[in-house]
Formats: sequence, C-alpha cells, structure tokens
Amino acid sequence: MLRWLTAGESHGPELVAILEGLPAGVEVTTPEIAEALRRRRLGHGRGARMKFEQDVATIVGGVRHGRTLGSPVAVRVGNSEWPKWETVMAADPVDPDVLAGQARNAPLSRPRPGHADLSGMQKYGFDDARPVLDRASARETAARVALGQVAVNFLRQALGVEIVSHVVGIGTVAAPDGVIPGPGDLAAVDDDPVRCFDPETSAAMIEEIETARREGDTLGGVVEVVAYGLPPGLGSYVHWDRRLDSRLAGALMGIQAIKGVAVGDGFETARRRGSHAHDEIVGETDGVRRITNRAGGIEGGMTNGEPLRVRAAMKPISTVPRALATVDVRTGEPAKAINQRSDVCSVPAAGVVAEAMVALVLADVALEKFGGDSVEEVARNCAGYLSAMLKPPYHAGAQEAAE
Ligand SMILES: Cc1cc2nc3c(=O)[nH]c(=O)nc-3n(C[C@H](O)[C@H](O)[C@H](O)COP(=O)(O)O)c2cc1C
Ligand SMILES: C=C(O[C@@H]1CC(C(=O)O)=C[C@@H](OP(=O)(O)O)[C@H]1O)C(=O)O
Repeated sequence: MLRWLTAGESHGPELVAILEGLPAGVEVTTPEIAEALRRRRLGHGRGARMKFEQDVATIVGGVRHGRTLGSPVAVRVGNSEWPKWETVMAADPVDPDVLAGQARNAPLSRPRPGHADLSGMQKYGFDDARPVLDRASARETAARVALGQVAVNFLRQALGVEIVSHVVGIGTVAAPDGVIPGPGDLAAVDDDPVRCFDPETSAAMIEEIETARREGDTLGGVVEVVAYGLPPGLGSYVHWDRRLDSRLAGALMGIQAIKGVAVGDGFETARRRGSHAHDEIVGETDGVRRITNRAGGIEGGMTNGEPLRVRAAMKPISTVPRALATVDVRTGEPAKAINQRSDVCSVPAAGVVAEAMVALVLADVALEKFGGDSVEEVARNCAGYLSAMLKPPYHAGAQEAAE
C-alpha cells in the first residue's frame, strides 16, 4: 500500500510531504522535483504571488545517490517568502507588542464565500480566518506535486507508463472533443499559456481570462489527465473501495476547488444510447482492443488496457476581486469579503496537480497488483503477468491448435 501525507501552511516556512510504500531503485532527483514545481506555477491567469515566490525543493529522506531506498521518501518545499511572514506565522508564541506592529497579523474577520474560512472558523473555534485559509489554501498542492513526480518516475521506470494532462475548458470556452495529447506531448502542452492542446481554443481561453480580469471576476474550467501504457487489470470490481474509478475520483476531488470528476466521456455518456456509449471489442493477433475509448480505459473499476482518461472540473477562484458579500464576524454587520491578491484562473496549474494525484493513485494500484520491493521486481512481475495473461481464443484446444 502506498501512503502519502502533507503538512504545512500557505505562509509557513515550508511544506513537508512523505510518500511511504514505494519500492527501492526509483531514479529521482531534486531538479526533477523542482521542474514539476515549476510546471505547477504555469498558466495565464495566475496571480502576483506566483511571480515573486520561489518553491525550494529538498529531498530529505528515502533517496540516496538519485535512487529511492524503499524507505519513506520525504520532501520539503521551502517558501522563499517566509521571512515576511515569520512573525505572523511563528510556531511559538510571539511577544504581543511585536505582533501588534504587524499589519499582516490583523485578525481576518470577513470570511470569503467559496473558501473554507467561515465553516473552518466555526468548526475549529477560531475568531480569525487566518489559521483556516493558511491550510485550506491550494499552496499545499505543491507538496502533492513533489510526491507526484516520484510516482510518475516509478510508473515510467517500472511499467513504461506516461502521464499527460491538458486544459479542455476555461469558463464557457471548451476544446474540441478528441484533441488529446499523446504520450510525448507534455512539453508541447506546457508551452501553451493555458496548457491547452488546441491552439485556436487556447487563444479564446486567454481572451476569456483577460475579460474576466478586466471585469474584476474569476474563472474555473476543466482539465483532463491521460495515462498511456497501463496494463489491463489495475483496480478491481470486487469491492467498492478497490475500484480504480472510485479511487481516482476521490483523489481528484481532494484537490482544492475541484467539484466534479468524469471518467472517459463521463456525463456525456449518460446522454447516449447504449449502442453508442460503449467500446466494442475486436480480436487482434496479439490480443484484443477496443475500437473506441469512450470508457476512458476503465471498465468494472479496472484498467482495460486502453489509455486512461479522467477529467476534473474546477470551480471559479473564490477570491473574487469584485468582492462578494459576507458578514464581519466581529460585529455581525454586512461586509465585503477579505480580498487579497489572487489568481484569476488556476485551471492550468490544477492540471499539473491532477497529474500528480492520478500518478499517486496509479502507483498505488500498480503496487497492489504487482508487489515488489525494487523497481526491477515490479517490472518483472508485470512482464510475467502480461505474458501469462489469457488471450483469445481461451479454450485449451484452440490454444494448442494455435501453437
Ligand atoms: C492550483 C490552485 C490554485 C488556486 N489559487 C487560488 C487563488 O489564488 N485564490 C483563491 O481564492 N483560490 C485559489 N484556489 C482555489 C481555492 O483553494 C479553493 O477555492 C478553496 O480551497 C475552496 O475550495 P473547496 O471548497 O473545494 O475547498 C486555487 C486552487 C488550485 C487547485
Ligand atoms: C501560493 C499558491 O497559491 C495560492 C492559493 C490560494 C488559495 O486560496 O488557494 C491563494 C493565493 O495565495 P495568497 O492568498 O497568499 O495570495 C495563491 O497564490 C501556490 O499555488 O503556490
């Protein structure tokens, strides 16, 4: 079983992330993790903080000379802005006179609609939204992306799996169906300002973001993650919590602001007749394949050998510059929500986070299926499974006749 945990606040000194259960021998370096973190900062529509803040990645456990040891992998993602926040966010009590002089330390008493602020204050008994928003913030996704890169390397090295993501919708602008990046197209996607694989749609998306910015508004959208090279049979139909689709949905919904997940053609499939909703199977000399991939590579909660395709829908950024109505919790009077600097649209970044979550879940189900304490052992187990896997025709006589 693969487990992962993150800790840290948005304006704290650093985020900390641990990945436990990975085999030994996965090649991974600090520059690769730094590159994944750089990609997460990409995208037209990101706010000022993305420009001046640096993520400082350090691997502090589980890796030696560029290879995992089989022990927990621990990564720190330092926040270069920490000196500005040090007093406000200090772990230990700070002299009240020193704190009184800090503008940043003023209690945030006007909770922002769409954020965790108000419910978090009620739940944990805070009269200040700061401790809530600092952990609820999507800054935490940097820690997940750092671990996701380790999972990406494992999947590539053990199974030859490649993961790409792209933006398929921003606001009401949608990319045409069927325009999907191939396994080697990630750099091409990243070159686009909104990480959209269709140039015409990309231009319209940028325009949409600029219009929202001018109008003091924010946007959401839809990202798609595609994984190539997965063997059939990862996940299972035998119990709800072993279904790969359920685990992917949970992991993607666990990203801040994700409000919907669709596997394959998702909600569109519900509008079709059965004759046009499923993927017909044809025999080939070396096995079987589906003529279409409407299911997105998952049937019965398992991979079916076709590319995995999963989408996540992100709500518009909650900190709307044209500030939304709220209540000042000190007075109970109507107020405008706190309005710090913020992204107008973070959908391209959410795509990179979604890749990480998909990679972690796929690494988990791959290890469940193939076990193994080293990358080589996992690869051997997978190769053995594939070579022994039943291929049509199944009955013994036909197999013998074919041989
Ligand atoms: C990559 C990424 C960046 C985000 N940036 C911002 C931001 O700058 N401002 C903001 O208000 N919300 C931002 N969000 C969204 C908030 O974190 C999210 O709306 C909030 O946590 C509440 O969402 P929830 O109801 O799903 O928890 C971002 C989300 C992601 C995934
Ligand atoms: C810091 C990141 O994203 C932040 C996510 C975020 C939120 O509310 O989720 C709000 C903004 O931070 P602040 O409130 O300090 O302006 C974003 O910049 C990041 O992605 O690294």
